[in-house]
Amino acid sequence: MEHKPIPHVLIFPFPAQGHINSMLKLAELLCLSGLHVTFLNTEFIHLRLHRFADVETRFGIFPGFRFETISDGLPADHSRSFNSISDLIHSVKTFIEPTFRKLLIPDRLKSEDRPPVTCIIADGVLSFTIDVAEAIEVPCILWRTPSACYFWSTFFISEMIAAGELPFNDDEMDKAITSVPGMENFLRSRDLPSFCRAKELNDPGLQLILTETINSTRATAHILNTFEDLEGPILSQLRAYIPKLYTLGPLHALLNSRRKIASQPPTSSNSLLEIDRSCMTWLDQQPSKSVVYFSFGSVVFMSHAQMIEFWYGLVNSGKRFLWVLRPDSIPVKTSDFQVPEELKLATKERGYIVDWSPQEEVLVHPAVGGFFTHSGWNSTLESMVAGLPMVCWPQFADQPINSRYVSEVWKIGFDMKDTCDRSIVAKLIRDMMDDKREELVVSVNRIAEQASKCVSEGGTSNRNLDLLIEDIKAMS
Ligand SMILES: O=c1ccn([C@@H]2O[C@H](COP(=O)(O)OP(=O)(O)O[C@H]3O[C@H](CO)[C@@H](O)[C@H](O)[C@H]3O)[C@@H](O)[C@H]2O)c(=O)[nH]1
Ligand SMILES: C[C@H]1CC[C@@H]2C(C(=O)O)=CO[C@@H](O)[C@@H]21
Repeated sequence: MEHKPIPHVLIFPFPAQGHINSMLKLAELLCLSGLHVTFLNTEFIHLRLHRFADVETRFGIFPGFRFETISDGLPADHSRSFNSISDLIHSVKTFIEPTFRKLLIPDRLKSEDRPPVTCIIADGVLSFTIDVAEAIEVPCILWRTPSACYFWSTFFISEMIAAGELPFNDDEMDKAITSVPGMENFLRSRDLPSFCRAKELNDPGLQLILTETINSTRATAHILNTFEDLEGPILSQLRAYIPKLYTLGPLHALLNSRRKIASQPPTSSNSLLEIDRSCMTWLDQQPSKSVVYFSFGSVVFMSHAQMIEFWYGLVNSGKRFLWVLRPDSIPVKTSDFQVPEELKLATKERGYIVDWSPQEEVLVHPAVGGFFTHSGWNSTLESMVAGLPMVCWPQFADQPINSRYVSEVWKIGFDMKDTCDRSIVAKLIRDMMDDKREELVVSVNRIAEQASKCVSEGGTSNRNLDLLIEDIKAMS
């Protein structure tokens, strides 16, 4: 009988928290199915994962798993924050791309104890991996980590330019965008991916998403962290451009359901920052559905003035709150900045602040009733799965379009983009927690149920994972 070798998948994420998160989860899902997996990190990301996420224990149980690292070419003291996105983009182009090439060509990472790489799964913004895959004659599957609605909108940047919808002036923020099929009735300039706010068409961020989307259509197949019931209409249009598309979302829920079958605990950390678990003890002492969880993910930052508006808004809403305030949340410090005593006092009474939380666990804690979020895609999916309504303050990349979908399409929250005023913050929190809660909760519970079905046995995301694994085996 012919003995088929075990496939060896190389997973290569863009080096940032929101990307590492879902790619590590996919790595674990492939390991649970018995595949060999090599996870390629930059040295900077790898050190942080080892320090804060105990990935050694988590992946140590899989003999077919291994980490590899490459340098990103940036100085050791560089923050690698999205504050300096152009440095990250530049390092990918000038340093990571040639290093990746040398790593794979000609030996495909072959070693004594493992077969050569038979398939590459790379981040959707690392499309140069398609050329490398072609050179070593293996398939390349790309994973664009944000929502399908975001990905879809990036296919129409050239059309928006041709129609004069891009670039736009500050006084055209509410103008309707008509060049993105399926979104004509609700999309405004301000809802477009943040890169579309560039005043010059040669802006590196705008050019990055434009070229990465065009190049990505050459991949063997695509993965998206979404589910058919949520983004069905967009997905069917997307399939005209990328026919081989596996939807595996919400991936954290799919992993948790497969972990349950494998008798593993339901959550796992992928954090690049130290988690403060004391907030779970604080949550245990709060009444059911009474707490607003307030977090802007791993890259969004604000000014001192904005922080004070949010803080007063939270306090004036009268609600309890758990606030994740990363140490780098406020990059420009005002030297004479003082937190008003009344805020400190109110926070002691009904608030709790941490640097970084175990977010997935926080969101499903019975005390949490709503999420004040930046609309990062992982946070949005985690909120949906937990059945929590949202108030959105989007800033970067896909966040402005995600928040528009949250408020206008899915109707599971409020979008307060481009404002930062304490009275609006307080009002929207009260709307989410009390005054308009009922209608939001009906919609978000329906979506939570659909998500749960999609990842359960027989559900689309669950079946797509099996299909992906079968296809990887067949292609190897
Ligand atoms: O205290 C915290 C805060 C966040 N998280 C986790 O960190 C992740 C954050 O991801 P996401 O919500 O997607 O936000 P970003 O970190 O901002 O992610 C970047 O990457 C995402 C995927 O491409 C994009 O959707 C975002 O816009 C982009 O900023 C989530 O899984 C959270 O559970 C924690 O574990 N603890
Ligand atoms: C690296 C950032 C620029 C674009 C990336 C992205 C995308 O897939 O287009 C989404 O979110 C950001 O984290 C990425």
